[in-house]
Amino acid sequence: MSDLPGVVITGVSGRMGQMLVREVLASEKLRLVGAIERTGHDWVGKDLGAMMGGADMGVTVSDDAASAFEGANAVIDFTAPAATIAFAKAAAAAKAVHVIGTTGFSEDELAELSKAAQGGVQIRAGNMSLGVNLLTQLTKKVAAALDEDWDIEVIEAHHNRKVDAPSGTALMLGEAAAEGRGVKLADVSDRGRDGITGARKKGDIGFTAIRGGDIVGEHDVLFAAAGERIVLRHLATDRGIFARGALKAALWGQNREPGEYDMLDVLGL
Ligand SMILES: NC(=O)C1=CN([C@@H]2O[C@H](COP(=O)(O)OP(=O)(O)OC[C@H]3O[C@@H](n4cnc5c(N)ncnc54)[C@H](OP(=O)(O)O)[C@@H]3O)[C@@H](O)[C@H]2O)C=CC1
Ligand SMILES: O=C(O)C1=N[C@H](C(=O)O)C[C@H](O)C1
Repeated sequence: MSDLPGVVITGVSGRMGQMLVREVLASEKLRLVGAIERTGHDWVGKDLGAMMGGADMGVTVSDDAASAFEGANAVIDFTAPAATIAFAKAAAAAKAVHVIGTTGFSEDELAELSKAAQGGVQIRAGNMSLGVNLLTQLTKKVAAALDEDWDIEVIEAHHNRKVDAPSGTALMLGEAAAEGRGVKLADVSDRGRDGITGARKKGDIGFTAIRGGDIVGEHDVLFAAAGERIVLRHLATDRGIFARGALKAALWGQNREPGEYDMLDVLGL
């Protein structure tokens, strides 16, 4: 039996779930010890390899998170907010590092996650890629250098199956811009313009969400002033970048003190 840290993947049939399985199988530093889907899902009780269209893998898809997390070193979770809150409690109870890629949490749900993190290591980011996390730091710097004559807009585009808006990444970029400006995002955020909106309020940070086709994830931070514009852009073309970031986080989290961490901690940015 290998002594590599063992990983359980939740939402294993999903776009990210399947990408994570492939990355863990390709990894020399982690091994796959469990796979979770919701109760009633077609894949539950079946071999994961067969469900993914290949040979049997010897990992049976389960709907019993608490049992699957027992003895695991990490849980990698890209699912939905309500599911992630339940997984956070189970991961903390099992002392497994909980890597959270799920987006779309309400303020109350984030408070629930914080409570669970008192008992376990939790690493959460709306985007696990190196490129986007670096872009947050560039955004903060540019926002700090420019005054309110520069309007800030975050524009994001994703595939037509995405259920939350603005994206987790757009919110990270908005937070970074607000931090650079020395303001609270909640005080200046402008979302969902429609109809007679009135002129743009100076100092606001605006958000626009595009949904279409199979776009993996595209984000612009636009700084617009009279006579000139700056655009900071990240284009994701392969979900592998998010999965590899999550694996890095699962390893980084081993033997850390309980608490909430993000990808800036993991990447040392
Ligand atoms: N942080 C990052 O870097 C990234 C974050 N994301 C985020 O990850 C999440 C998932 O994205 P994506 O993979 O595209 O979505 P999918 O809809 O393809 O996958 C989500 C999976 O989670 C499953 N699920 C939902 N609820 C439960 C539950 N209670 N128990 C077990 N499984 C559950 C779904 O099952 P079912 O189909 O039955 O509902 C589905 O298999 C989203 O919030 C997305 O924004 C995505 C990419 C990168
Ligand atoms: O749902 C997605 O697909 C993605 N979600 C994350 C987000 O909300 O920002 C990350 C990435 O952009 C893909």
